[in-house]
Amino acid sequence: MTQRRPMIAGNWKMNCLRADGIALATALAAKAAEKGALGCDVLVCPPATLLSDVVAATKGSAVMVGGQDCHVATSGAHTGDVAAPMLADIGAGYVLVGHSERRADHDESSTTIRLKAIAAHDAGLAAVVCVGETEQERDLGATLAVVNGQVAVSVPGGATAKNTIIAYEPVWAIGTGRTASVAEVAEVHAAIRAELVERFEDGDEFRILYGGSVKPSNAAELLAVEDVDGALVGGASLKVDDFWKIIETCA
Ligand SMILES: O=C[C@H](O)COP(=O)(O)O
Repeated sequence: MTQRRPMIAGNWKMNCLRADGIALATALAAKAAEKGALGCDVLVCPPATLLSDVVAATKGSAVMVGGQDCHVATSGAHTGDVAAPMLADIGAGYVLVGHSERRADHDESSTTIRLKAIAAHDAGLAAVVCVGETEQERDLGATLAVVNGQVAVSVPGGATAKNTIIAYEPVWAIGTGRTASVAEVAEVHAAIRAELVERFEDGDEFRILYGGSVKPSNAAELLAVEDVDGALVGGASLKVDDFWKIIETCA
């Protein structure tokens, strides 16, 4: 069986003013230094305003930094957007693309997300491609069709296990306190794995993260599911102790 190093990623979303963000990043870097070797990769994705500060605060530590989105273009007249080379330029190594909040708030299609992932790869970043069904889609029994459709279109042909991570986040489990059951998570992750294996030579090596109300109390159970290679954590990533407990689940 392929051994995949787990990743615990924190998506800070539109949270944290400067002092709070620096304090959070500094505390995580200190914990990482104190613990030595970790059982997983640790990534934090702060808002764009904090990226430079967080890169500085985590420099030399095991905590890696990513953006929450990038534009499909490398530069140009796109007010308010951030280009992938800009993220790479300030020291980020990753970028989330296709988070359901961006799909909903900014009407992003899977085609756009594929272009963003390509822009990320071209800039030397790894893309964390997010997919997930709405509650209505689940109720209609369309979960696997929706998720596999998103993976098929959003993940570019040039993806590899090194430059791409998949994050499965059922929309109805995000920020709601409702977590998908182990059986639900297992079913979707297995379906994503099958699609990756069919499409990519190294499909078995891609990491597939679960996201949606992950917290210290449910992390162990979720991370033990086959083909769950880590977590994309929202709310609990804003609290050092909670986020760290989730990281320690991988020890
Ligand atoms: O990107 C993270 C997810 O949207 C999960 O957020 P949550 O842990 O607050 O449910």
